[in-house]
Amino acid sequence: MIERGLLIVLSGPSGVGKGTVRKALFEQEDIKLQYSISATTRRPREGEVDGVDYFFKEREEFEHMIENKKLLEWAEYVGNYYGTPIDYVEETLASGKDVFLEIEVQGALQVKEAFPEGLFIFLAPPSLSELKSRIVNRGTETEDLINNRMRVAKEEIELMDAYDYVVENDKVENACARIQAIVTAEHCRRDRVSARYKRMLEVE
Ligand SMILES: Nc1ncnc2c1ncn2[C@@H]1O[C@H](COP(=O)(O)OP(=O)(O)OP(=O)(O)O)[C@@H](O)[C@H]1O
Ligand SMILES: Nc1nc2c(ncn2[C@@H]2O[C@H](COP(=O)(O)O)[C@@H](O)[C@H]2O)c(=O)[nH]1
Repeated sequence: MIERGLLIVLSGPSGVGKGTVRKALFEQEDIKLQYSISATTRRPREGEVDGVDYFFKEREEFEHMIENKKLLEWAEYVGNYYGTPIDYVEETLASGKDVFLEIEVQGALQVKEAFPEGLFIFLAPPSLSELKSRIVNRGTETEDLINNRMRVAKEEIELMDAYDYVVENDKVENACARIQAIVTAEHCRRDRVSARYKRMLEVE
């Protein structure tokens, strides 16, 4: 019997560096995680590719996905829908591979309801002023959107205790190392090695 993979949720306020840390993490050879590409009604930013960064949808299409229960979770965030296609997550976990979600806090809390056995990591900024500088310097949002994202960020930070771990993203390489250590420890804690030995003994 194939053991199910681990569902890992990385969440945290906009601009904290989730995408940057995730990309750095996935570049490491010894990390074997499958990234779940989200659906969104947000317009693509310069350089973003449909099916790579997001599945870009019209609002009607997204609402159709909600009605047809095609999403594991979804949220309306600063005027746009974002959601996790459920089939990819279910199929990948069933095949024994770990799935990595990078989502905002309302969605993460929905996933926690559906998958309490998941691993929930909150990425925190060194300070609110550093968070704002990161969003401003990224140069992708208007001033209004930056203010809205900062307002939501404060609400999100208040919910960090709902997570299994809080990781500070001071430097990208530090945050990656911390997340890698957490995932490795979680695999050990879930006794995968001992389960393998138990199966070997059953065959003996
Ligand atoms: N540790 C860090 N130190 C300094 N800058 C960082 C760090 N991590 C990320 N950044 C920068 O902060 C900006 C925001 O990062 P990123 O887009 O990865 O955030 P995010 O949390 O994925 O945002 P969103 O939720 O809006 O998609 C980027 O310009 C990125 O280069
Ligand atoms: N609840 C969900 N949130 C998601 C998902 N995919 C991305 N996100 C989060 O939305 C905000 C804004 O993203 P941006 O790309 O417009 O900057 C950010 O916090 C993302 O992590 C999802 O499937 N579900």
